[in-house]
Amino acid sequence: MDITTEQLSAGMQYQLQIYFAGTQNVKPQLPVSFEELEQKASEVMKPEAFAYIAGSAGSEITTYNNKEAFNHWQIIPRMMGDVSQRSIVIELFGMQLPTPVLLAPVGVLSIAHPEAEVAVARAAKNLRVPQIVSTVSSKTIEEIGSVHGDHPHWFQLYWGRNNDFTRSIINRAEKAGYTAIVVTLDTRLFAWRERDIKNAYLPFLYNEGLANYFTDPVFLAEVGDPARNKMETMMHFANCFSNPSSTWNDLAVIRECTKLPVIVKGIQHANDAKKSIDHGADGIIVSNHGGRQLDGAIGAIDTLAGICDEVSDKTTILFDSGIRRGADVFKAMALGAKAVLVGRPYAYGLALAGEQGVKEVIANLLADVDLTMGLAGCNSWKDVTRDKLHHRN
Ligand SMILES: Cc1cc2nc3c(=O)[nH]c(=O)nc-3n(C[C@H](O)[C@H](O)[C@H](O)COP(=O)(O)O)c2cc1C
Ligand SMILES: CCCCC(=O)C(=O)O
Repeated sequence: MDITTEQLSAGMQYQLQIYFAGTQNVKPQLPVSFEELEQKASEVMKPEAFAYIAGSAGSEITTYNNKEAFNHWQIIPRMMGDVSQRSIVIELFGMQLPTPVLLAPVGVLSIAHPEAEVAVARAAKNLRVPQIVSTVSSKTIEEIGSVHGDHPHWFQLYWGRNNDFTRSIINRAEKAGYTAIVVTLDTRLFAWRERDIKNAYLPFLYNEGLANYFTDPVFLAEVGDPARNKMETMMHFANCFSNPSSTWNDLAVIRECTKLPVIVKGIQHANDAKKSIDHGADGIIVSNHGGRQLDGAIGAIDTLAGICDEVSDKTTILFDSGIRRGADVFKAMALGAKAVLVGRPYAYGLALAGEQGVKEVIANLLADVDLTMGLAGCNSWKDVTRDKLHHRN
């Protein structure tokens, strides 16, 4: 009997296409492993741009902890269930999505590729994966939004002291079709990042990541011509970008400006998860910003179980920081996440091969997710439960 492609799982079909191409001497364009991908990106990118993306806070132990903590959780596979009809579909805020992966907000992407977030948007739309667009994107929220059209795309807000700017930018995101607002809480201060300090490199000072500010009526009304006085422009940017004096009650400002779901990013403690809910957030992203903010912090996945235990019946929980492979996605979902975000891997794909590079990196991850689910003996995320994991003390 011939095996039809319908009988093969998505992950296996994808993998077989790669092996068949190998018989014609066609090899995948990009390295498959994250470690080699990162190495290859370091060879083609400007050193200071690569350092900005790869780098983390201080000694970079938090990024190490993120990776290491995944090994605290080990998958216990089950045999001989029928896993031929698997599905990695999820439901998120009333939306059906074909996969549990979203593209994390990564700012200043023009330092990786001239097409920046627009190339990412094309890849995301093609793969039907939502993109979360940063306030400090290199292309405007309108340009990126117009690539997506009806395809889901969310806006990530850097929330500063200037409430008029906050209202203006949320309003622009709504008009450009974004369907959720992610408010990042862990970047109210900009971390001590040793690689960038050594290189004396901050992309914003080269106007990277300022597209949304330089096209915003509130920002422009205050600054006038941004080229006129660079120092003054940067002070206004800092004012709009962050506010270290804000407290939970201030979340009301954002809650009042939009009817879209508000999701707070950067939660690491169950009590903060509860506070987010009490102050009107519709969801949380358990994240330590990929280790880029607080040096010496706990590996992000190690905080997920406790947070899910406390609030998973009250809110929607997403996870990021260190997701590199299918097994990482499986573990986060088994611990209680409803979806995961991926950051650096797609930024490297972009740096190496633009839109095609992002597509390849994410398609590889999704095939790996599908195969991991099947190999663990699961058919859907309903089967991916905590008892499929062993915690190695
Ligand atoms: C170069 C770079 C820029 C980032 N910019 C933003 C940003 O603008 N807003 C934000 O909320 N998070 C930002 N992040 C953090 C990501 O959204 C995400 O939390 C992190 O990258 C996840 O970890 P991972 O890179 O290990 O996948 C950035 C991360 C990187 C690597
Ligand atoms: C000032 C930080 C903006 C981009 C960002 O979030 C990051 O580099 O991690």
